[in-house]
Amino acid sequence: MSEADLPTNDVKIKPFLIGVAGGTASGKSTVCKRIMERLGQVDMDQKTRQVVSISQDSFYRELSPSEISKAEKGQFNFDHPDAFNQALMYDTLKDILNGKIVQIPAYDYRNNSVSKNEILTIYPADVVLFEGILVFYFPDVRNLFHMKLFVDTDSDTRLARRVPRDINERGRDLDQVLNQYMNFVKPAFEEFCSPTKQFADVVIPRGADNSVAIELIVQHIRDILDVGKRPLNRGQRISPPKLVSTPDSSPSKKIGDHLFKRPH
Ligand SMILES: Nc1ncnc2c1ncn2[C@@H]1O[C@H](COP(=O)(O)OP(=O)(O)O)[C@@H](O)[C@H]1O
Ligand SMILES: Nc1ccn([C@@H]2O[C@H](COP(=O)(O)O)[C@@H](O)[C@H]2O)c(=O)n1
Repeated sequence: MSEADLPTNDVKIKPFLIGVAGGTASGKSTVCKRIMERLGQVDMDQKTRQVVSISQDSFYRELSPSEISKAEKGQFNFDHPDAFNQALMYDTLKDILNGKIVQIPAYDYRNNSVSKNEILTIYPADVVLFEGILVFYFPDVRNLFHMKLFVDTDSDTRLARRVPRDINERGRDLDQVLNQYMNFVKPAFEEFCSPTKQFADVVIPRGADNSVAIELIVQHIRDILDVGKRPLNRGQRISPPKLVSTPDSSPSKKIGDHLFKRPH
């Protein structure tokens, strides 16, 4: 696509904004990737959707010199809500919802800071996924989402994935990963992340392995985008999905136990 084909700031595209929360290494990015792949494909109605995914990690706040030296020793708490620039996160999501083009830095885990060189330009899209450990923690951010997903993967699996990932991709050594996990990641998950599961519309057990849940979610998003056979880009407010219990289901909101019902 050439620059000329891209929407300008004058075109008001109101994306369908989806929050994807879950513990570290639960599979949030992988679930987003699967949703993007499925929604981005030509479907039976010959439609493709523009879908982008943004990481909450791009909104870690700048650290002071003393915090930087703590971070280098694995002694800074990146799992606490105070580690994020909440105002920037909110303003950026508002801009996205208002159809603006925004620029978001990639996060550099090796330097514990946002990247100065790798800046992602996010153009208005039909669907925007925003994933991170605490995307449902801040009420003003949480209230912006049209749909909220929580990726629920057991903590042993998450730790087993996090250790090799942090060593191979984030420049950490084993001691640092385990100390950080025990001192900060695990307690903060229990205090700040896990309780936000209650805000999810859909809980996805086993993350990206749960292809049934992902397919149901993708089909539901397609249904919402197609309501009234109008493109989403006309600024119309879309109702969040409703989940309706089957007669014999438990009160849990896990997707396998419930049927989707389209908003009236
Ligand atoms: N279903 C899965 N099976 C095996 N490995 C997975 C699965 N989902 C994610 N991973 C791996 O686990 C690590 C963390 O996954 P990721 O999707 O980045 O999690 P998060 O975004 O929640 O941190 C990555 O190395 C990824 O390749
Ligand atoms: N400089 C940093 C910043 C963040 N982390 C850890 O990343 C985790 C969140 O990313 P996920 O992909 O795992 O969701 C979070 O648990 C932080 O501990 C870090 O180690 N260093």
